[in-house]
Amino acid sequence: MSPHFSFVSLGIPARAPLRYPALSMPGSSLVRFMPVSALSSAHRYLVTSTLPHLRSTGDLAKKKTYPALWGLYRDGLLPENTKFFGYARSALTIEEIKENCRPFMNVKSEEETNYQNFWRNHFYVQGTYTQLTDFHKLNEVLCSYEPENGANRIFYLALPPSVFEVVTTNLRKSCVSKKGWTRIIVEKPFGHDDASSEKLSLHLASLFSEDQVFRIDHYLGKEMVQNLMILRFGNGLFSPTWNRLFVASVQITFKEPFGTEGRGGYFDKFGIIRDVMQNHLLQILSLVAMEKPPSIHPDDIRNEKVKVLKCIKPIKKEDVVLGQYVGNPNGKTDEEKKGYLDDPTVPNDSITPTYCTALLKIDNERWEGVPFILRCGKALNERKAVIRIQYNDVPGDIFDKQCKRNELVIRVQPNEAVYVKMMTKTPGMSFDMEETELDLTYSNRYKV
Ligand SMILES: NC(=O)C1=CN([C@@H]2O[C@H](COP(=O)(O)OP(=O)(O)OC[C@H]3O[C@@H](n4cnc5c(N)ncnc54)[C@H](OP(=O)(O)O)[C@@H]3O)[C@@H](O)[C@H]2O)C=CC1
Ligand SMILES: O=C1O[C@H](COP(=O)(O)O)[C@@H](O)[C@H](O)[C@H]1O
Repeated sequence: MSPHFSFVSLGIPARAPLRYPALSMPGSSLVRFMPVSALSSAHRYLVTSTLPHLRSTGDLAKKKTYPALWGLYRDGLLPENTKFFGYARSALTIEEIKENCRPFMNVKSEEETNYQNFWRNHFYVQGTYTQLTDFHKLNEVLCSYEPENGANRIFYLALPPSVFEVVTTNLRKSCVSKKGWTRIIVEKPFGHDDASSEKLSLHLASLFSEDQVFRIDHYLGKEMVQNLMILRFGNGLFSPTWNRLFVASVQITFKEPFGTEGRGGYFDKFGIIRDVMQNHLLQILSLVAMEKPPSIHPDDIRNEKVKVLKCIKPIKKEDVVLGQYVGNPNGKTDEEKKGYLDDPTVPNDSITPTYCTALLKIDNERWEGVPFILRCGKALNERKAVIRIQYNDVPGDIFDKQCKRNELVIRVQPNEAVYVKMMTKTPGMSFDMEETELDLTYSNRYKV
């Protein structure tokens, strides 16, 4: 197999970020979730190869993909000779892409030389997503940088789902590696309902074998989400209480302090439920609620997730709150004053939700009766992703109702932490009590 790699990113960072650090306005209407079957595909991680990145101009590309590639390069985790190609419709230079990515790259001053070296391996090709001839052109460019014995190629679709099918068809026809292997990375959402998810899966299966296709949910790569397995199954302390006899409720919250930032073209067709809840929050929920898998093999974990998802009852309309953020008239900046409908990429009459709270019930022996509350929203007051396991009141109270419920809190971001809220005696001569924390804040305990 060729040791050379091309990473093609389709989609590129082009816009300056706007900020909407203000309001959400809960309303209420019917909500439909993607059926569980749409979630049953295995999620696997990709580590590397020729990285053509389809859509090198977008939000994902600048905020996540390029920073992740830089991290891999910096830490020596990419094969030598890896080359990176961006592909999108916009007329861009590598210098512009570099500038657009810079705020998200997290480069330390001592890494500057290495960082400049990283960008020397980048190239950009402009083309449409629909014309096969443009993909032939991309293939020619890739071939011109690859050695005679070929290279492996990874195509990363940082693109709106509306073009996944045409792009993968064109890639299959003109861009597969002749002498190495080819892989395709597909971003969520994988369809917008069961039928479209199935259609996308069948389409991908008609072009590539399953082991060539990588479906990404980037929340599964977050430190504290990965830590859920260890916390639950590596500690005798938590396991015996991880059930309806001890747990009063589970809350999983995602908050973002900015709005769509010009991503309305994508976001408005999907909304917050399909953008964040159906994938990231449900992945977290399944790791919190599933039974212990027989091993840590990805297939075993996937099987347990599917089992618990199948036990979730259909969500009732009255158990959902939806909202769309509006501008804050008292906002300090222009951005704070803008609402969702003020984004020029959003239709003026859009009723797409940017906020959702939903109450889920898991109908199995472990969780019957325990509410799982999922909350997510854009343009809220802060950036935060948190899992909160709230315990029942202490039975047989002898402290005159002073005890607050224990909580195990797993803060996914920012400032990763695991802490237990608990009651303790106030130090000193009195017999007063107060709530305090057993605190494992990662930045205090580890060099992260
Ligand atoms: N943003 C994020 O943080 C995350 C996003 N994702 C997923 O990544 C994918 C891409 O998201 P994101 O980067 O935010 O999206 P963007 O809206 O930023 O779009 C990405 C790029 O696609 C091209 N594009 C935009 N609209 C269209 C259109 N209607 N038809 C064809 N091309 C279009 C544009 O490039 P050009 O015009 O130059 O061709 C644009 O820069 C989505 O599936 C999303 O769910 C996943 C995790 C996180
Ligand atoms: O998938 C998505 O996630 C991001 C939030 O990711 P995070 O790692 O920064 O928490 C969200 O902004 C975007 O709308 C969505 O598509």
